[in-house]
Amino acid sequence: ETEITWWHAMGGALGDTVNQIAADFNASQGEYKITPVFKGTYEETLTAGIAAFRAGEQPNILQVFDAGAATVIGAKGATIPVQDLLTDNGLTFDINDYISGVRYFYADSEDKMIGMPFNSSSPIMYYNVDALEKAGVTPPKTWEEFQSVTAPALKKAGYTALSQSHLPWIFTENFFSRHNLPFATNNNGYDGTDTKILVNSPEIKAHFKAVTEWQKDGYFEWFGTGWGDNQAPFEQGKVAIWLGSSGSFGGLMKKDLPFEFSATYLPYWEAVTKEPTQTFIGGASLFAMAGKSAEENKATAEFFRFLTSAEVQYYWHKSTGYVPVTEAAYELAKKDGHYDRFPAAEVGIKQLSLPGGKNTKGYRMGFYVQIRDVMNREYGRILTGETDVETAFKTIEDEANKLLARFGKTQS
Ligand SMILES: O=P(O)(O)OC[C@H](O)CO
Repeated sequence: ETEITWWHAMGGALGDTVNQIAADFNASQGEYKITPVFKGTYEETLTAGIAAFRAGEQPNILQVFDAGAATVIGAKGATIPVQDLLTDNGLTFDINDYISGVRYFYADSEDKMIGMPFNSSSPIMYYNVDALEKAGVTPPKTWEEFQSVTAPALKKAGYTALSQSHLPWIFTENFFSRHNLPFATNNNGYDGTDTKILVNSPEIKAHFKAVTEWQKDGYFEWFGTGWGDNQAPFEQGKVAIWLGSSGSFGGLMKKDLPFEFSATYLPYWEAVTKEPTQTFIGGASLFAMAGKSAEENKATAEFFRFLTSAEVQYYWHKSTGYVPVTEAAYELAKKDGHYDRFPAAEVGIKQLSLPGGKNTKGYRMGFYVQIRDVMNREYGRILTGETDVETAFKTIEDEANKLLARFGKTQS
């Protein structure tokens, strides 16, 4: 029996599902055994994986989130492209089996898939159905509608209208994709490493200025950088609309909330576009680490085959809310009536399948995890009144471009 390890960042109910999938793989055959190990947050898992690689103690599989993709893809010799791993081990691979929204996010500039899409998500708008009914409003399609109709009505009905769980992911990266705006030079970073971030744009600054107005008007509350800090007030029924991950759907269902909830697409600014586009995929993918024996690589390939089978993908999607990453799994979910039973479960994948544009394929920026840290710091300062939107975005632009230039040097 060949043993392999899988380091991941899936805590709580998500971790239980990961363990179940590993147990099912182990029970399905007698040649390979996989052991999943929870390593903490996405950031902690990536840091642990890089440190382990340097020490020659890397796991066979490392889960890396969207923000870390460029760093790990750019770390030469650290990973085996998943496409090579599968074909070298006699397994078929066709990039067109994957839904279009996930196809290229973890691919290199030649469209070769490097990371195996696993838990792909999208930020969506969850809402308290009872609260909206009480306020006499429907879920807002645009931010204009939110600020002029939805939020005042919800406030009058006794609610804080809005919270969200990840300012860099939801109000930054996906702000750019939802409005088809360029996020970085070099085709969002895919076509070169001398990339500059385009975050200091009038559209996003107008958005953050509006957010600070909503905060003043009591329409929006920011409970800190922590994911759960912003989700909890929604679960408690204090906040009526929460922007979070489609991957939180399964967890919310299991919580048996004291109100009915549903979900729909992220709003957009009509002043910016009349044709809103798809969002970027979020979540993470699995990288096969280099430096392992041929037997272990074979085991990793076999596990990837198992994991991306329509049945396992559907089980994962159904239990968690992460989107099915293959067309076959999506079809299976439809055929099984999953979306007739839970229409909100389809929002993530539908939003990823909306018409795309030149800027919606993804973004590729090295040291982006550190760039997010800069954003989180500056956004926190905006929302606590320590700085203003103009100054904060200039600072983010300057610091991000320094990080990008430093990463560029590691690539030449
Ligand atoms: O909460 P997740 O797993 O959907 O991930 C959200 C973001 O993409 C993380 O960078």
